[in-house]
Amino acid sequence: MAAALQTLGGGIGITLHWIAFTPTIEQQATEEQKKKWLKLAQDVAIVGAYAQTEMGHGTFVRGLETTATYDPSTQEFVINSPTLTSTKWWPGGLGKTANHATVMAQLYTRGKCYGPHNFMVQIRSLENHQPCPGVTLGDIGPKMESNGNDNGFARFDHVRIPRENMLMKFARVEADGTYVQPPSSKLAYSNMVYLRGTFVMSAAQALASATTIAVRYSCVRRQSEMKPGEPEPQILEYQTQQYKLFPQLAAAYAFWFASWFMTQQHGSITGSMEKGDMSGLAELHALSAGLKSYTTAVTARGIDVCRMACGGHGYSHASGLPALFGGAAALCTAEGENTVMMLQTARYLVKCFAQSQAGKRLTGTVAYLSAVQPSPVAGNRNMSDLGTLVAAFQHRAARMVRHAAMQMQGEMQKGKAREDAWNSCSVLLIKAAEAHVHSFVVRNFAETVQTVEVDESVRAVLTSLCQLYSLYGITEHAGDFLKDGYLTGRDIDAASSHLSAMLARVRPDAVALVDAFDLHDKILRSVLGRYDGRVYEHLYEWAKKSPLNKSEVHESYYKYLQPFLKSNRAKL
Ligand SMILES: CCCCCCCCCCCCCCCCC/C=C/C(=O)SCCNC(=O)CCNC(=O)[C@H](O)C(C)(C)COP(=O)(O)OP(=O)(O)OC[C@H]1O[C@@H](n2cnc3c(N)ncnc32)[C@H](O)[C@@H]1OP(=O)(O)O
Ligand SMILES: Cc1cc2nc3c(=O)[nH]c(=O)nc-3n(C[C@H](O)[C@H](O)[C@H](O)COP(=O)(O)OP(=O)(O)OC[C@H]3O[C@@H](n4cnc5c(N)ncnc54)[C@H](O)[C@@H]3O)c2cc1C
Repeated sequence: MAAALQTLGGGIGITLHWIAFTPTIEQQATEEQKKKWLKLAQDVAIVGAYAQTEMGHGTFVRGLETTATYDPSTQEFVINSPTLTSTKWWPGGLGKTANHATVMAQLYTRGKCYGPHNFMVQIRSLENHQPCPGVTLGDIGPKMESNGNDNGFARFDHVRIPRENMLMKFARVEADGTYVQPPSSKLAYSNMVYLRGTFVMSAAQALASATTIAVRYSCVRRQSEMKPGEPEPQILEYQTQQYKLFPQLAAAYAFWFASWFMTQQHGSITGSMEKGDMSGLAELHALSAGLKSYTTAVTARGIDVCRMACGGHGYSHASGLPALFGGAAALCTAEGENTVMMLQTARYLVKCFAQSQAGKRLTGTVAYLSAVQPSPVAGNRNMSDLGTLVAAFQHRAARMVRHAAMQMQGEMQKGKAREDAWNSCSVLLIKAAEAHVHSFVVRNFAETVQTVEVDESVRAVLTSLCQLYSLYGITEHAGDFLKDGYLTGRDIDAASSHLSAMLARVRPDAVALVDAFDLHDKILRSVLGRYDGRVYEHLYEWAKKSPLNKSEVHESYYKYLQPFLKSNRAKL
């Protein structure tokens, strides 16, 4: 995805062609339809956008207003934007780049609505790139970041497309207008599940980029006096700098390993689904939604911690950190806004908890929910043992899921409708879902460092990083672990002191750990994070290239400052 994210230059962007449009054809088109469009997309003989979100709806897909009404007399679908709020709004590449789009629209046939389905619509001429008849296109204007991408808008005025342009791998409409049900109505959402899964790797890469920049710069930057009269130390020698950066570095590794698991799970579950076994879809949706939400949120915060750890130069675009933050911030909203996605995971957890209460043995990422004992067994735990740390996170998550679910049951017993009970417990539900995903990331990190085929010296470093990540999580959320006495105050103190020891242990390997991400300077695009460490010379060169330095006295002096100064001097 990193390569795909490199836009081809200002004003156009084919990121979404690669990460959303083409995968939608791969996942939702019939074999016949793939023969017609997939190679064209793969060879970039056509450029596409994934047009789902509208001005009035992004999260609530079932509320989308664009319509696709089947006309059996001509065997065509009529694509229409009935209201202003139905205008497609945000899709990457839609404004100026794409000449095709997969359009998510409410399917109507024989007077009945069958919900959102994907349709292939040509939106610009292949001859002169002008919008097709009935199609109005444009860019939505400047954004927080990624302004090289033309996120656009589109309106459709009764645009006719052949019946065969409905992506019909799952659901179908026959020539006479008969609708054929898909195995699951959620299969139309399958590309979103796929893309959320890829966001976990994007988050890992973004956090890896930010920690590479900040760790390298923290070895170049010398500042202040640790001891009077001694030379200024590298700022990475300050424990506070290590406390800022090393948990983010550990999280980058944790998320990188979590994305490996996500990719493997997606492949295996979608493989089973190809054979008609839909049993894994709910788990895949819950895991991808939760991991996407959790990793992108931690990454966006973590990048800003890295930026602040680099002082003033971190605030300069020369560092590359503001752009990284802007991109990572987008990942928190795009492909399913984080709160809504974490609530989807919470919905799955509540369902699994109820099944476990009814005696069902749970499997997969929720298996621990039925295995964890409700009664805490306090005692002096070995807070440097990975098994102990994993068990603590699983106990915390199980307790919080149980608490949220029981709260909801209590609200319903008081007579509240399920939906009202859900809403009044949704903050608890979000926290429980976050604890669940956090416990998955810790467990997966621990299992990966224990099994990955590496030299034992590397395993030792990765184990320290996993301990650091876990201990940081426990100390940052100490209340959750203390609440039922599962951990004691002494355990938390032990975790804090062990965390300090881990900071010191990781320090000698910090540069090697970021170099291991192998992010070329051309990808990092950061003067502070240069592999050769020659920050200051290149910072000066970078600044001299600023457009403001094209002339010694800027034209604004003559237009504004000079007359202003003159008039002020005249009053003296
Ligand atoms: C090396 C250097 C690299 C540096 C990296 C730099 C990083 C920075 C990158 C910068 C680039 C930034 C931009 C990147 C590109 C952005 C691309 C974005 C594209 C988009 O945004 S596309 C549009 C995305 N939109 C969404 O995701 C919409 C979200 N909403 C929904 O998915 C649904 O509306 C919903 C899930 C919230 C609700 O759906 P619905 O109402 O239908 O369902 P219910 O909540 O009622 O649940 C009913 C049951 O259905 C199940 N369900 C729901 N969804 C799914 C699913 N997808 N799969 C399976 N099952 C699903 C629920 O679980 C329910 O089941 P139950 O059994 O009844 O409980
Ligand atoms: C950089 C970028 C690129 C994008 N690219 C594309 C693209 O290529 N194609 C495309 O189709 N779309 C794209 N999008 C749009 C994106 O998918 C939507 O912005 C996203 O789905 C959120 O929907 P929304 O904007 O309507 O926000 P809303 O859903 O209106 O969210 C606003 C607030 O309401 C809250 N909220 C909403 N529903 C609930 C609920 N049920 N419970 C609790 N709180 C709720 C949310 O948590 C959020 O805080 C892109 C967006 C961005 C920022």
